[in-house]
Amino acid sequence: MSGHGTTGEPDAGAPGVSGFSAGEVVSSAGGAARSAAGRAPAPVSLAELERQVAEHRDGPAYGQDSLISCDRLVRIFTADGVEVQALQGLDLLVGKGELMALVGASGSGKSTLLNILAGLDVPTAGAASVGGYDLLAMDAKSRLRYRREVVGFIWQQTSRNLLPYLTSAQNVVLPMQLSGRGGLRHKRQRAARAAELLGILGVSHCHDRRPAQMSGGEQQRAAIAVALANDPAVVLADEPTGELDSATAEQVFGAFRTANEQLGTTVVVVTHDQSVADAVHRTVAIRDGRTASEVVRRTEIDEHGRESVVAREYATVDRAGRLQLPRDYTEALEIRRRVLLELQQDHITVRPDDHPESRQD
Ligand SMILES: Nc1ncnc2c1ncn2[C@@H]1O[C@H](COP(=O)(O)OP(=O)(O)OP(=O)(O)O)[C@@H](O)[C@H]1O
Repeated sequence: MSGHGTTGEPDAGAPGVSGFSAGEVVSSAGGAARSAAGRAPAPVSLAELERQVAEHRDGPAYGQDSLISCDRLVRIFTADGVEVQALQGLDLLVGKGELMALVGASGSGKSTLLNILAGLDVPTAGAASVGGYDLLAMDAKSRLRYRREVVGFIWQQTSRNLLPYLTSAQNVVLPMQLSGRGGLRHKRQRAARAAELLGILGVSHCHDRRPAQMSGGEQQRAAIAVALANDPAVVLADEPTGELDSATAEQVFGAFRTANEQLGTTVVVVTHDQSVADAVHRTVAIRDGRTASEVVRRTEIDEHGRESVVAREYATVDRAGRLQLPRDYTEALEIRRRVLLELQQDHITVRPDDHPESRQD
């Protein structure tokens, strides 16, 4: 398909695409062929084109204002001579103070992304930064510092988050000791911070208990306190409620919300739990190693002062202009290889290709 960028036609701006109910739309990187019925935009003067180019050149760099920025991230694993592309050019921006979830089918690349953000794995290509740290360029020393002070991580397996022979309070103090914050003379302050964090997360009663003396939910809440010990910019959690019943999961998720609201920590949670996904500000769906769609929730107040949460689903447009059409949409209209695009004043119409050859598979 020839693209808008290659036809010499001016960029018609960025008409909004909203209200998708899920899944995948596809317009190609170079854009799609304009349909005969599509309205070509009015010719633009050379001066206007030059202005647009200058505006683009002088604009802020991608992700400059974001805490987390992933730009065309690729991660290829090789196992037994077979290559698996776990991330296939994933773009993601997360702002400071966000509480967001990553969802997606098994094998879509969620854990791979989280491990990269945690500094546990390195991408094959692309760019990624968290809190100003370039995740592809860190040396061993800054990687260690990054993992101790910039990110906190919570695993699904409760047993993996806490050392079994230490109490909750000792588990929370440990990362502070390891990072050398304040040195030994601040031992009392570290103990006070551990107690404060356990209190904020509702597990003060577990202060002197070891993990074996705590429920799964209590262990996960103590694990969040451990992750928060060094006051990280972001807390990452991979299926943190996966081993818990729904009532306990609710309490654990409440602890993430508390960390976000009271401490201002940015929280990114990978989850299969729909109630968790429904409770965050933004849920990003990953499909085949790329971000595909996202749901944004806002609290709105009507004219009677009543509050309600309004959720809106969007298809994400990546840096190359690609978006994924929801699979149920493409199946419903038997869309296979290509679509007709029509540029309207404030939206783009996507129609099934009515040419007979497009119906052959
Ligand atoms: N270390 C590895 N070596 C080889 N392949 C891997 C490795 N880690 C992940 N993969 C592959 O990369 C793809 C993405 O895996 P990933 O664990 O990120 O998916 P996921 O979305 O987290 O899945 P789940 O929800 O089941 O945890 C899968 O095909 C997986 O088999």
